[in-house]
Amino acid sequence: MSAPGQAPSAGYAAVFVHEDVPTAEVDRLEALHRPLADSVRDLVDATIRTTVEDEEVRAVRAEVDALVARLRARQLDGPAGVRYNAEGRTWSWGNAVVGERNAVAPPLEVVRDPDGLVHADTVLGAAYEGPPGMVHGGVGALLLDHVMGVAASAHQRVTLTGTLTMRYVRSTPLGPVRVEARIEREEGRKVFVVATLGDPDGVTVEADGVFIVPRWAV
Ligand SMILES: CCCCCCCCCCCC(=O)SCCNC(=O)CCNC(=O)[C@H](O)C(C)(C)COP(=O)(O)OP(=O)(O)OC[C@H]1O[C@@H](n2cnc3c(N)ncnc32)[C@H](O)[C@@H]1OP(=O)(O)O
Repeated sequence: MSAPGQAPSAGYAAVFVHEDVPTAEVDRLEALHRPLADSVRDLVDATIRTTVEDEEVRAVRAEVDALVARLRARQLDGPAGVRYNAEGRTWSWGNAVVGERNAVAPPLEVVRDPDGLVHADTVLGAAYEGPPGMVHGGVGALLLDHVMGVAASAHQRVTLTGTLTMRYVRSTPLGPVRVEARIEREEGRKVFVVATLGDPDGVTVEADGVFIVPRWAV
């Protein structure tokens, strides 16, 4: 059990890290690593869709293994975590949805409008397939959870997903998608958020969720 004002477990405490790195250096590193993640994302797509000969598959695997060994020559002991500096710049390079170094994350850029609407557009390819040609239901939930979390975290407060409810109205085809979320109301530490996922023809998933400002963050 953790004391009030503290993170609830070593797991949380370990990943919120203050780092004395100037914002300009964070930006420089981000600009250096983002293209690598883009290339690896491309590799994931090519790995799924390639039809080259068996020998070529084995040869590419050997080259990829060699590249992995080069990157592992120096690395963090655990996940990238969420880091922040004295200027208030935060960075979460491994985040499953927006991590700049995470090739598994769709390249999602979340925008907050002055009227409180939070939205993000992206294109989901072969790596996000569930039913044939369609977005995996869990991937839709992943994107919704994140964008709804950003909406709930208005004014820089910490919120965690408490309950998330999804209604899959129709299948979401792979391709361009848009997520929209906004706060519906608040009750104490509970923030009620409504959201949609959609394709160019309209809404495919409706969601509502309760996001909680955790006791330890008050
Ligand atoms: C900053 C830049 C942007 C940053 C933007 C970053 C966006 C990231 C988005 C990603 C979001 C995630 O994936 S978050 C990761 C997934 N979620 C989690 O891991 C959360 C795990 N659960 C927990 O840590 C905890 O159970 C909490 C924090 C949810 C609640 O704990 P607590 O703080 O002790 O809450 P507690 O006092 O018991 O309850 C407070 C009130 O909330 C209600 N409540 C409690 N739990 C729940 C629940 N699961 N669902 C509904 N309601 C609940 C209670 O009934 C009570 O209502 P009343 O009696 O007051 O009426």
